[in-house]
Amino acid sequence: MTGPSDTTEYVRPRFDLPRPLVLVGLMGVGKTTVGRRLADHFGLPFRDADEEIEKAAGQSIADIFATLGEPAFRDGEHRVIARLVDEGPQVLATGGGAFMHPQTRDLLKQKAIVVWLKTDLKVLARRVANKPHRPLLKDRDPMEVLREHEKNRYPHYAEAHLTIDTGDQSHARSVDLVLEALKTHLDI
Ligand SMILES: Nc1ncnc2c1ncn2[C@@H]1O[C@H](COP(=O)(O)OP(=O)(O)O)[C@@H](O)[C@H]1O
Ligand SMILES: O=C(O)C1=C[C@@H](OP(=O)(O)O)[C@@H](O)[C@H](O)C1
Ligand SMILES: [Mg+2]
Repeated sequence: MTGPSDTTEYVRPRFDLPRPLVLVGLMGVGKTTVGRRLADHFGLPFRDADEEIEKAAGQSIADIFATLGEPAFRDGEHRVIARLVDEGPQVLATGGGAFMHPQTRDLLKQKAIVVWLKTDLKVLARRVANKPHRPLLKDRDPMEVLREHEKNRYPHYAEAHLTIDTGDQSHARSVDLVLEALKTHLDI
């Protein structure tokens, strides 16, 4: 078997997750799209915290920010994540700010395997450009916001159990990198 850095004949390892797998990291890094693929790999439910908040609130994230404000969103985000993480093995994609909430952070570190996906800010800026659904980017230069988030959030993301630099590669390659890191972490 070859490793995930090779392009040929890589066979994904098969193992079960003992705890929910939770993805954290900046907007655009792939928490939602890579998370869905990881859930498919494990045959586990995929949950996206943003989607669950929208379901619970009956409105979009952008509308929640606009009508109730960010503090109300963060409050709902904490409650939704606290509920989800108790719902058994799953892959959970958080929103980029969720892990800044001290209780959410403690809860996830205790009950889940937390993976920080990271990559170059330039890659992120390109991915989030012209996507209107992220209220924190409304009327702002994405690179400027991402730089602020790098400064404020990276020290907290660093508390994740695993950190994976996904570069600017495919979703599939990101999945492979997460699986290999998990194998080592779980000593499989
Ligand atoms: N290798 C990759 N990993 C993650 N996302 C990628 C990748 N390549 C392209 N993208 C794109 O970047 C965008 C942001 O991904 P998304 O999963 O929504 O990020 P997040 O949930 O972390 O904000 C999507 O359009 C996604 O398809
Ligand atoms: O970084 C953030 O604070 C946010 C990230 C978004 O999720 P993604 O990271 O999935 O884009 C969403 O939760 C909301 O717009 C706020
Ligand atoms: Mg997302």
